[in-house]
Amino acid sequence: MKQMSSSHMDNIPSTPGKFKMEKSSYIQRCRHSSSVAKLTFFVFLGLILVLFFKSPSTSSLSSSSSSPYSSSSSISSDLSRRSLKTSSWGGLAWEKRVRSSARIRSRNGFSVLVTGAAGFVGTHASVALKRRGDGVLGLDNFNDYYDPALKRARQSLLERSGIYIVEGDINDAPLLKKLFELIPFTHVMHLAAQAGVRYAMENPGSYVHSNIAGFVNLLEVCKSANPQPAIVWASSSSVYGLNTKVPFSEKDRTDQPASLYAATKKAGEEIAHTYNHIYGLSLTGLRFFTVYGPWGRPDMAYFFFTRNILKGKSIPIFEAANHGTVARDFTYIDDIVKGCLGALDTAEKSTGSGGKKRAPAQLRVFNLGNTSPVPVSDLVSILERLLKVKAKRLVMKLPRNGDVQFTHANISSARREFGYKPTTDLQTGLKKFVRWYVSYYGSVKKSDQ
Ligand SMILES: O=C(O)[C@H]1O[C@H](OP(=O)(O)OP(=O)(O)OC[C@H]2O[C@@H](n3ccc(=O)[nH]c3=O)[C@H](O)[C@@H]2O)[C@H](O)[C@@H](O)[C@H]1O
Repeated sequence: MKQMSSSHMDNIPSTPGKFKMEKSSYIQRCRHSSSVAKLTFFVFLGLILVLFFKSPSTSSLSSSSSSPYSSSSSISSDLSRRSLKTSSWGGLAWEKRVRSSARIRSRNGFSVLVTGAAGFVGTHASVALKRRGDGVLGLDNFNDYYDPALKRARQSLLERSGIYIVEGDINDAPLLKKLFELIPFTHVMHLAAQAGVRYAMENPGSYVHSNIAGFVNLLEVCKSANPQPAIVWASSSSVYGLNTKVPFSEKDRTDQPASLYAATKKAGEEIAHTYNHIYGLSLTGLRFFTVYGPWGRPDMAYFFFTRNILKGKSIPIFEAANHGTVARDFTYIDDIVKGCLGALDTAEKSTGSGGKKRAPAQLRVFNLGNTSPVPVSDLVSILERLLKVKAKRLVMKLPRNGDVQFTHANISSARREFGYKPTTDLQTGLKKFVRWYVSYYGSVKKSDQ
């Protein structure tokens, strides 16, 4: 059997995308030009220190979550890694783009700041708002949690609709303040978040950074803005955690999260309460139920199942104890967008000014689901029919890493408040997704992302 030499092992990238310098050539270079190497080293070290000790706001400009395939389990290491990244903003040309994108083009239109605009829901919601004449400005840090090329493609899509995405992080207070100085946003559609239930065990820090610290930073800026905007933001069905009463109603308990992701979304709901209570911010949390569709997230099961089925690779299908069914209330993106817009349209104004509450303000939370859970094995059968390829099913025990067995939304509250009524079943929605997938990634052989 062929043995792997240690030098070969040394050449394996330590982190995806980052290559170690080959040892022997490194030693040689050190011997032959030690002074140059020392100088370079100290300049490099200095640069790192300067970046590291910059104010937190500027140092976290373009923070990102790492890829789900890299592992970084400590919060501090994750944040210091983020702090090495920078992005630039400002200048007259930049301000002009910001103003133009946020310009309202219809009577009684809103001016909306959409955070996470290059994300799945963010892209769809931005287009829908722009289409009806609202002014839309995007904000996104383009992190590499999943393929940033997909985010860039979504960005191009938005650019064609006249929507500019500012590159920056919700933790960047000076940037947010600058945006509010330039535009008196009537609304914020806050969709930037670290998503994914299972990845929370790999990179807990990214959840705290985006879903808690980032959210608080955004609310701090919103509470001081004049006028204060109304905020609609993405919570999650995962807040129901180990709750067994179905369908899930907003009145049910949400104090047993099964993942850190869920815990940070639940924390977000409590934080929303605080900012509503103290500062009079109008806040509406939307509990999304497993959203899917064209331009979706590659880390989600329906997406990578499609990729793996086309490639002839096996797919892990989870089942609960005693062959129990695992099911999700899969909700099509267009239905979710209608819910987002309905929530925005019925959001009352914030009541504070000068950072002070002047009167009680609106505080809401709604389920946005499809109301018909489908077993994951049925989702796979639908994909098999649409792709005309038999899946290699690998049935596995539901891992204890944050997954829950079942989700099912009661949507009567959203229906009553803004007429939310999902109309797309899983078969129809997946058909649209598969059509997009094939057109985006090309033929089966080319779908090598
Ligand atoms: O509603 C939410 O709030 C969340 O929805 C989504 O989480 P989930 O419902 O867990 O979606 P997703 O990973 O697509 O797994 C779907 C199904 O496939 C099963 N699943 C998953 C992986 C796998 O390898 N095998 C498998 O059977 C798995 O057990 C599950 O039953 C968002 O990702 C999350 O960001 C959040 O928004």
